[in-house]
Amino acid sequence: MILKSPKYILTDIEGTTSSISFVAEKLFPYFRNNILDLAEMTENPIVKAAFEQTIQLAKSEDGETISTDQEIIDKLYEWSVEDRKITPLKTLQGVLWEKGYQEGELKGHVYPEVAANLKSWKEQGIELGVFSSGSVSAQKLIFGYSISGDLTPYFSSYFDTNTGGKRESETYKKIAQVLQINPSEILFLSDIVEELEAADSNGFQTIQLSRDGMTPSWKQFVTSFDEITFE
Ligand SMILES: CSCCC(=O)C(=O)COP(=O)(O)O
Ligand SMILES: [Mg+2]
Repeated sequence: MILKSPKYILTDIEGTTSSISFVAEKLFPYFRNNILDLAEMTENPIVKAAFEQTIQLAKSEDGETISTDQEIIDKLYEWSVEDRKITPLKTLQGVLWEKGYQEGELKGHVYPEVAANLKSWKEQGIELGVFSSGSVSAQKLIFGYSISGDLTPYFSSYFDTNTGGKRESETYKKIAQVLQINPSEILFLSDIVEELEAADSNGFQTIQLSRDGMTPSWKQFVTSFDEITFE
């Protein structure tokens, strides 16, 4: 697929740069297996704030009143099993994954052609950024400790659910405003059609990644970054 060169490429992670199975079978179980460590980390301001947010969101999202550390941890565990894209869960996943990456138990999966294309796009003068439901810290970890080496130098900005939901149109408007780039000059890459629709409705260019035999469901799709080339 040959496109007019964008000024900026914004990429999703799970299902786009990295496999869904790595997230589902390695990252999420690592979080659940180590979740009790959070009970020893409640003095950490990031953990403390996320616990408070969990109490509030348990009420507003699930109509449940929780207060003890154990109840909070149980709620986070439940949300993790359900793969809920809830900000305090995503923050705390990043907190626990850090140890896993540092100790070598986790190594960030990226598809084999990803690093070379990030490098090539950057060399063509295109700025690169990430938008994932995973927290910004978690994004920096998966790319910083990736099987293709440290890929963080390729990215100049990172966005997570603190900016907004990935399926909400308003989020992409905010991202373009933060970047101060006309939406038509931003190319968004994702596997999820609802995310592509939300970006498209704001005038972003969009391409769906159809990885690992996934049936494409968007007007423009590729199976690998190698298929994306610019004029
Ligand atoms: C930052 S790696 C972990 C990804 C993650 O936690 C997740 O929920 C995947 O969301 P994405 O928006 O990258 O599809
Ligand atoms: Mg995805």
